[in-house]
Amino acid sequence: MAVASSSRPGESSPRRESGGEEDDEYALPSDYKAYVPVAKRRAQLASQLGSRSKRVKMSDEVVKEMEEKKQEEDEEEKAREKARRERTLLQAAQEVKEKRAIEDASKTAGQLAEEKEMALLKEMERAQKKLAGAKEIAEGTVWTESLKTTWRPPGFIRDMSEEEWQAVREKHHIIVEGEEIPPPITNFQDMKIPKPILEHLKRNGIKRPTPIQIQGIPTAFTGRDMIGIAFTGSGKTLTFTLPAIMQALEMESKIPFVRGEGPVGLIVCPSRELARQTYEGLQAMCKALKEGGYPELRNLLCIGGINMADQGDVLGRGVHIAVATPGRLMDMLDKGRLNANNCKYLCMDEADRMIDMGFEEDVRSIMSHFKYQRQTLLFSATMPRKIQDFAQQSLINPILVNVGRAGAANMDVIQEVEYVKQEAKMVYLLECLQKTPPPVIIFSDSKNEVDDIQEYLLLKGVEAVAIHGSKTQEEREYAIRSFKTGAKDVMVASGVASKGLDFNEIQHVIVYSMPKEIEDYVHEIGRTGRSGKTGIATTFVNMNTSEQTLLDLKYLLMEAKQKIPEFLLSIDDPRAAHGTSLKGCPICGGLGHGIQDCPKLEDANRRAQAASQKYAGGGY
Ligand SMILES: Nc1ncnc2c1ncn2[C@@H]1O[C@H](COP(=O)(O)OP(=O)(O)OP(=O)(O)O)[C@@H](O)[C@H]1O
Repeated sequence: MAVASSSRPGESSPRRESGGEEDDEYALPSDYKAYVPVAKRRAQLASQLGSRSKRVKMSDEVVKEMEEKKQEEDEEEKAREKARRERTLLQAAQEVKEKRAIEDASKTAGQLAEEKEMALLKEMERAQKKLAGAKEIAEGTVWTESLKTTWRPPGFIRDMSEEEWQAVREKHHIIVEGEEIPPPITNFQDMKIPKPILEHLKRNGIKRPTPIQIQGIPTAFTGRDMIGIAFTGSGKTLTFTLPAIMQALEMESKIPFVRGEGPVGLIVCPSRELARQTYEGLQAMCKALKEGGYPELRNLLCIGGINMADQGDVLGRGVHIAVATPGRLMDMLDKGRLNANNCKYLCMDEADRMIDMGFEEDVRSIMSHFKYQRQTLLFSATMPRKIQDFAQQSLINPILVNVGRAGAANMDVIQEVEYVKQEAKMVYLLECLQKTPPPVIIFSDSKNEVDDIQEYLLLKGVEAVAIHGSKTQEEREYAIRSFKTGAKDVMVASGVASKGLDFNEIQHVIVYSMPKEIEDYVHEIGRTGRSGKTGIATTFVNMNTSEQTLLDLKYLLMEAKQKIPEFLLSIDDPRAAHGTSLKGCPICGGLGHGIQDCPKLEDANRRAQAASQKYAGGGY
């Protein structure tokens, strides 16, 4: 009798003998295959396939079967994992959605609208590239330190505490942003301005600095990048021309400039007239310096429509400061007639207008001519948040000096808004002219209307000149000259042609057609009420004026504490009902609308898109 095997199924018995199997009740079937767990099978297969020397011959069929099985198992596991992940994501998304719904339910429609606006603004900012030269962008040059100058505030001001400085700022309604802000200085003598310039300023009635000058001049003198925002007629020009003179004087005193050298300072303006006016102011100060025994500083006016050969003498002996419009400047730089190799100081007057007018690319192209680090300054009366943010990215550790809200009207202008039917405007204009003695400026945005008004006034015996973009350079210069000297009583102008112009004591500005953009209105009425004097602005509105523009106007009048006519009072702001906070539109600064309704939105988007395409296409 066979001995019962103590071994378990699957274990081979060394004592089993052949032939006795059929009697053994524990005997395994002949086709029995021992169970091998998958992991072990896989390991076996791997070792069989992996080591050639030890490879056991297996039929191709078995290998294939096992591989397929493994693949199947892997795929199943992957599918399970994917489903698990999807479930988790779905759950998380659902939770966020529910949470947001709860939050949104507690938000006002105004808050939701604001959030939407911020998202829109962020989108636009992403498309906008910083204002820097193509070379700097391409080479990734990043300047981190501000430019150093030798100028220091007087010791007694340096010794004052930060709280004392802040008290001075508060007294003059100066708001500053930035790091290590130089102290405000409340008189020109303490700013260490050369005596001949001080005397020249005094002769012109400029005895004490205005708020923008109190903080802006020391900031610029120390070499810091700066954004200067202050209302129209508040003396921004001096704030950026004086530092250019100081830089030039310092350089000239070290090594006198010779042919082909310079400029050390570059001031870019959006219009020829404004450039000429700034140049003339500079010339007068440099003349005073020279007469006072200081070295001669040579300035160059670089604008379209004039013959540069007339300034051959300046070009031939080296230029200290150039005042330019973007187009002519670019041309001169490209042709090598002027270079920015030694240029340390770049200022853009009416910087936001320049960007609005499509000069942004020109400015970048000008910047690419700079060889070394520069000090950059941007000025305007209306610098909307969007441009401030964009500018801040482009400057080095900049200081923002702000007097009043950007885009606010000058408080020295009495604003009168009148409802005048379109067909009655011309006749009423004559009556309106009687409000004050001359000089008076009349603004219209249409060139044809400018011509029509001038013709009508001439017919009625009023001495009027006209200026707009389609006039020749001679006509423009003649108009400005004869108006400035008092030979003509009235100037009819398109807004663009007269931005930033400083005419003597304009009594009355008539806004014949209300511009679509409130910023333009602020600049237009700002031709009066300059350097602390009071002026009047009369604005005609009617059915042709959009409700949104009227709303912007209403808020501007409210802010400037002006009388608001009944028909403006009756216009309701749909946003107020939603509880939207009435901050200025970040694109144009208007108080009566948000980004989505901004008249400049389309333009701003188009420009941002064009810029990003140019970048993407390697245009830089
Ligand atoms: N400290 C001062 N005291 C008195 N008058 C001044 C002072 N500074 C500048 N002015 C005069 O004030 C007038 C306006 O100055 P400026 O043209 O610089 O204004 P602005 O701020 O640039 O205005 P806008 O924004 O319209 O261009 C000029 O005639 C200028 O000579």
